[in-house]
Amino acid sequence: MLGSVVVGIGIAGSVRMRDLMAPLSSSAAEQISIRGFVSRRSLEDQQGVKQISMTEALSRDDIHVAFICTENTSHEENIRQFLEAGKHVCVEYPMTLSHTSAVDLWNLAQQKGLVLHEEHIELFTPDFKQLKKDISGKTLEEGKLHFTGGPLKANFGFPSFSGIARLTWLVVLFGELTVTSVDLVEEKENKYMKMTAHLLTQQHKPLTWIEERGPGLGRAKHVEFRFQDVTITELPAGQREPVGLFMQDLLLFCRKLQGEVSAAELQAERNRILHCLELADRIQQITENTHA
Ligand SMILES: NC(=O)C1=CN([C@@H]2O[C@H](COP(=O)(O)OP(=O)(O)OC[C@H]3O[C@@H](n4cnc5c(N)ncnc54)[C@H](O)[C@@H]3O)[C@@H](O)[C@H]2O)C=CC1
Ligand SMILES: C=CC1=C(C)/C(=C/c2[nH]c(/C=C3N=C(/C=C4\NC(=O)C(C)=C4C=C)C(C)=C\3CCC(=O)O)c(CCC(=O)O)c2C)NC1=O
Repeated sequence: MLGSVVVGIGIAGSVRMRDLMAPLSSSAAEQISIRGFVSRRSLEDQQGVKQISMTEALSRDDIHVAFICTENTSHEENIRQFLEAGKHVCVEYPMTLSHTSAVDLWNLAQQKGLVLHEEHIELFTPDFKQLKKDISGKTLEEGKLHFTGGPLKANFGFPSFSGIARLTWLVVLFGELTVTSVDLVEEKENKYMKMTAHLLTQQHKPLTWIEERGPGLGRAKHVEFRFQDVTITELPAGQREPVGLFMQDLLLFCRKLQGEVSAAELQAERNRILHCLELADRIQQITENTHA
């Protein structure tokens, strides 16, 4: 049995605790039990789980795994502390807010022989799974992915990082990308922002990625993918699944802990994650250069 701790008790942290308290039966998730949670606030027991200090979480021999569910600006420091202490880490996306820090952390994990896993629930959604099937074998001519949502709280980082889930969709669907230009509109007083990134596939086909957030904007994705023979303007509904998104991610993490994911798969996943973070970094740099 592996002992675990959840760090950061927001939406994601609470869902992690719920899933750890009730793992999918007869699944690999049953091998992890939760021994406590860490928060910078002083909290009552949560879902029957006790708060413990960071020092205790890092030093206890019966804690082998940390779930990092804090705001994005804290991920890097949290991951490093747990890896240094010899614990496996599952971190909610984005792993960090720069490509170089992610490379560093990954090297550290490898050196220590630990699993470093970045959650990507967007890849488990029924609409994504269906979309991937629907477009397989088709030749893209041009595409657009426009995400809208409410304003994020502070400390979620530049939109290309907080929105890494959308970039990950594009990379999984269309392969490695390059950035051609970026436009950012920001109205801080209105809590409004719109980032438009122009990307190119390796076949030089244009993709536009828009992240737009503001009060009153509902969480939604609008797509327009033009292929040689067909144009997709709506996400397919997909088949609802009995296992929740975070639970699916937990199962993947557990398979990694048990050494059931092949080296080739791990390498491909790591390449994808680092490529996305590199693109996010590039998008931020281009914006900072043009708006300086
Ligand atoms: N909510 C979701 O469905 C998903 C969230 N994520 C990721 O999970 C992470 C957390 O996101 P959410 O749980 O949605 O955000 P949240 O805002 O609900 O939670 C963030 C956590 O940080 C804590 N926190 C922030 N600043 C603090 C401070 N100064 N002192 C004490 N505590 C502080 C909050 O209390 C909470 O524990 C992010 O990395 C996000 O990208 C990833 C996929 C899905
Ligand atoms: C209750 C059901 C619920 C669902 C179905 C849900 C889905 C969901 N939330 C996500 C991210 C996220 N979701 C949130 C937050 C929220 N998400 C919300 O639905 C609400 C109400 C908030 C907060 C007020 C955040 C902060 C992320 C990570 C950042 C992001 O990708 O936007 C993602 C991955 C990103 C993507 O697909 O683009 C999914 C699939 N989240 C949920 O909480």
